[in-house]
Amino acid sequence: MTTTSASPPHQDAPRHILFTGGGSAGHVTVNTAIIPTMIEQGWKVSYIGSHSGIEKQLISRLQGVDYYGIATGKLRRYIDLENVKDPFRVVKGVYQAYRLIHRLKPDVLFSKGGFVSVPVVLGAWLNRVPVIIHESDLTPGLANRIAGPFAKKICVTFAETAKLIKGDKSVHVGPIIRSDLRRGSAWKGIQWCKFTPGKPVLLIMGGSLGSQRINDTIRRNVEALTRTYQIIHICGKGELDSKLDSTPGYRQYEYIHDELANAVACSDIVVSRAGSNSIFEFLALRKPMLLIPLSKAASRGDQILNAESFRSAGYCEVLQEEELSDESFLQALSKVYASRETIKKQMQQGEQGDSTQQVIALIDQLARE
Ligand SMILES: CC(=O)N[C@H]1[C@@H](OP(=O)(O)OP(=O)(O)OC[C@H]2O[C@@H](n3ccc(=O)[nH]c3=O)[C@H](O)[C@@H]2O)O[C@H](CO)[C@@H](O)[C@@H]1O
Repeated sequence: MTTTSASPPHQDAPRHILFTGGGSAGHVTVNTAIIPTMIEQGWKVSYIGSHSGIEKQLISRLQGVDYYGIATGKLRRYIDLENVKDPFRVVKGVYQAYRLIHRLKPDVLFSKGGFVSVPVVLGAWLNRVPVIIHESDLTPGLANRIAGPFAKKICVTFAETAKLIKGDKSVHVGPIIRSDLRRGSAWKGIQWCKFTPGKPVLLIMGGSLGSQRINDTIRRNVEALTRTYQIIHICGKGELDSKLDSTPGYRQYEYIHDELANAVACSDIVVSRAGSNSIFEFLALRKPMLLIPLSKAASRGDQILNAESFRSAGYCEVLQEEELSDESFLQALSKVYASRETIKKQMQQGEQGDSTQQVIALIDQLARE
């Protein structure tokens, strides 16, 4: 650590924060929400992620962040030859992170989780750099469960999560949402998609990586759906279907960067996986949702709990993947569309502020200790 509890931070050297998190965008966008404010406040910002993951791509879009790649292993839930090699990659990653952090000497580490974050948290702990973890799902992910004992504080999005964390480390901060998302223009979204003003817009987001199941359902029903809606379909990398390129009222994208704010702004309702960041963003922007959580067969079931919490608050309809058929999908979608005004009222009552400033205050406090 470059500062001690007894002395104020260096007057001349800027304070230095290190971020980590990656593997999917949900483990990066919280960091991208905080980083611009830290830079504005004069902090030096560094980031450790994998050599080629989505975190590298998303962080390289920001000005003023020094990015460092390390070896990473994936925490897979299925049998794969890579599982044999991965423990060695993790050990290598811990060593690389330790050496990097020793050299960089950050005042604090903010970790958003995902498999790349574990070696970085360990490297920080070994260098006695205070660690703050952020958990956006209702139940903590495996990476954050491993990293938890090495953290000073664990910020959580859902109030329910605080009860699942032992000791007094948890801080319920609520969602952290990129400020640009709140500045979207519906008109620009309609123009960008070359849509007809007045016809309802349906946004489909199968998580940041896209969802094969949701893509197939949409594409099988595209003719029926485009009779009622104009569709913005975020389908994931490598999942575009060129046969549908000229379908009127249907636009497909692998991933949307800066235009996402306008795309969400012009949408009337949303079909989505139940990744925590996406659903809190849709809540903040008051977009009624049909959620199709990732099933237990493919995950620890965190999205099912995220979705259930939103359903009980009246923010969405939920369709479990096991129940997903063309008929159940079209029915659930009509239900969301028909009840959109009621859902929006519920969302207004449950409005949660943005916790970026609260998290920055916590970072500031820990960096001074
Ligand atoms: C398969 C998997 O492991 N999914 C997990 C991953 O999901 P995933 O990475 O999909 O995470 P989220 O839905 O939480 O967040 C996605 C983020 O990407 C952004 N975005 C998405 C698409 C796009 O085109 N443009 C864009 O900017 C969204 O605005 C959002 O900020 O992390 C979530 C948060 O820990 C978990 O709940 C999910 O279970």
